[in-house]
Amino acid sequence: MEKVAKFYKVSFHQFLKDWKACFPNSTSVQIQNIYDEIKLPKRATKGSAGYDFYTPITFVLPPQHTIKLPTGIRVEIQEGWVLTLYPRSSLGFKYRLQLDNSVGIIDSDYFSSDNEGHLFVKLTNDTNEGKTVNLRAGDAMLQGIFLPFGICEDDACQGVRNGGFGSTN
Ligand SMILES: O=c1ccn([C@H]2C[C@H](O)[C@@H](COP(=O)(O)OP(=O)(O)OP(=O)(O)O)O2)c(=O)[nH]1
Repeated sequence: MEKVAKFYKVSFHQFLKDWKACFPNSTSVQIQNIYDEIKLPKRATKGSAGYDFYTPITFVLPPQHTIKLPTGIRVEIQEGWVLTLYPRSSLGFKYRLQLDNSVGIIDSDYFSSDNEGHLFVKLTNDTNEGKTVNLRAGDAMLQGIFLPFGICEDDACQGVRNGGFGSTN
C-alpha cells in the first residue's frame, strides 16, 4: 500500500477564526474545548479504503436541514494524489445523508493555502422517510479516500492555489 499523505490539525488560531464564521454564538472557551477533542481521521480496519472523519460537535439534523462544519483537519498529500470525500455508507443508507457537493475534492496544493488548507464539510439530511440525523461529537460522519490521478500530455498549467471553493476563478 502506498503511503501518500498525512493528516494534521489546523492551528487553534485558524480553527477559532473559521469556527466563529460558521457559529458566531460559540464562545472562545467552547471553541477551545471542541478543538482539543478533534480526532485525526482514521481507518477502522486494516482493509478499509476510507478514512473516517469524525464530527467535532454533537448535532441534530432534521429532514432537509444542512450543516457546514469546519473539521479542524488539514492534509498534506503527495503530488499526483487527491483526497476524495464521500458520505459514510451507513448514514447514506439510513438517512440519505449527503455531501452538498456530492463528492469533496481535496487538492494537494490546498494544504499551503492561507487558511492552512482547513477542510470544511457541508452535509444535508436528504431523507425521504422523515428521519432525523443525530450525531455525537467524535462520531464518524463521512469517509475520505486517497486516489491517484493523471494529467494531459500537453498540460502546462502553472497556476497556484490559495484557498478553496471557487478560489481559482
Ligand atoms: O468538501 C470539500 C471540498 C473542497 N474543499 C477544499 C479543498 C479543495 O482543494 C478546495 C477547492 O475545492 P474544489 O477544487 O473542488 O472547488 P472549486 O469550486 O472547483 O474551486 P477552486 O476554484 O478553488 O478549485 O476546497 C473542502 O474543504 N471541502
